Amino acid sequence: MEIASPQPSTDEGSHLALDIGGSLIKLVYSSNTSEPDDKGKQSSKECSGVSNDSNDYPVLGGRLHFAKFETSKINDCLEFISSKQLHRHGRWHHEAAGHDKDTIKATGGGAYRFADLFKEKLGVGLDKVDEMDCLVSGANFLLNAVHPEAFTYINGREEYVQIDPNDLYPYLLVNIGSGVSMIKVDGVGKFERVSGTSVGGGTFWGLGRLLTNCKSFDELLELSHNGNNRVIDMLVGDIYGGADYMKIGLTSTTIASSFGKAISENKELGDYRPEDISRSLLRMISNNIGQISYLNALRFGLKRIFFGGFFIRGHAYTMDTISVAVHFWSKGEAQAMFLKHEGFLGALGAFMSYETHGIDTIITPSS
Ligand SMILES: Nc1ncnc2c1ncn2[C@@H]1O[C@H](COP(=O)(O)OP(=O)(O)O)[C@@H](O)[C@H]1O
Ligand SMILES: CC(C)(COP(=O)(O)O)[C@@H](O)C(=O)NCCC(=O)O
Repeated sequence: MEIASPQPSTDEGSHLALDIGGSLIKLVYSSNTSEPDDKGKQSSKECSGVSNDSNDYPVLGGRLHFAKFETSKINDCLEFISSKQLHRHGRWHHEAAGHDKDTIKATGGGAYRFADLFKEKLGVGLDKVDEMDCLVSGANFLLNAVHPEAFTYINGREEYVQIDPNDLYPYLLVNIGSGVSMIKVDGVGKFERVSGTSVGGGTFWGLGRLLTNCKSFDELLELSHNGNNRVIDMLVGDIYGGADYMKIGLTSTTIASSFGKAISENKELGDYRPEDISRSLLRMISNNIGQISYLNALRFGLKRIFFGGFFIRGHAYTMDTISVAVHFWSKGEAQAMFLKHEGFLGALGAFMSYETHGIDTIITPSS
């Protein structure tokens, strides 16, 4: 399948949608060139300082591009949009409906927070689209139209899953952004946000930054590769003299208390390796999200849990921890799945909101 760009009734060839979150700004834009956007890739990197932040997809008659910037560097994002004139090509002509014609579809809290800035710097308004609506329509679109998109992560291996659109609903969508939203999805446009937690991606990056002095999110993730959480976490074996506590199903290596060892030792923060701190933190947050997600899946009898949001970052240890947590708590009944376009659900949903004809019109079998 190819992703066919929704065809807006605009007289220009491309358009832009934004998801401005607590941590990152995500952009999805189409162009009517068939060439990969190397220029865009480079300028996006230069502007945001975020590596690997742009890729693109062939669409019918052009390409769909993805890029992201840190929200704190919104001026770089504005510069990027301006340099590529995306705000001009992105205008959605609403004259017939009586709307302001110079608007860009935007979702996320930043669509409210930065509306005046966009008007001032680019002369465009932000046409606000609800964040939960966008997450769900983005996820539904990807799960229905794109293959390969969803995959499991088991024993260090990604395995792509072919989803039968007739057997997709209901499912639980867990979006791990700065905070976490858990949404029960029953169909196209049919959903309920059933839970959430403030312990999310912002918590990992925020606490991690304070505890390790890391300068970037990727550096913090990188550190976790070489860390050993057992140096800081209190394990069941630490409490039970090396033994399991099998009567309640806990092996000696199960974490009994995240960061628990830090209370019992006469050590200062500087005595711990940043690698171990990062690993412990990542494990604590991923485990917690995996557990709450499972409990919500159980609440509604949902077997499939799709995890999105840029916290995941395609990171092996994060996906492994979440998968193991879901497997452990559900006793193998529920399954964690991840999405290739993990962080772009909201932006894709906003992009699709230009289209009024629904999901079917943008799915085009590849020739
Ligand atoms: N380059 C980055 N800078 C900051 N956070 C990042 C970066 N890459 C991944 N993240 C993680 O992704 C989270 C934001 O995910 P995202 O889905 O974009 O949410 P939001 O919409 O709240 O910005 C951050 O809190 C952090 O954990
Ligand atoms: C408020 C939010 C929807 C904003 O989305 P985000 O920018 O984090 O992607 C999200 O942070 C969230 O769901 N927080 C959890 C709040 C709670 O349920 O306790």
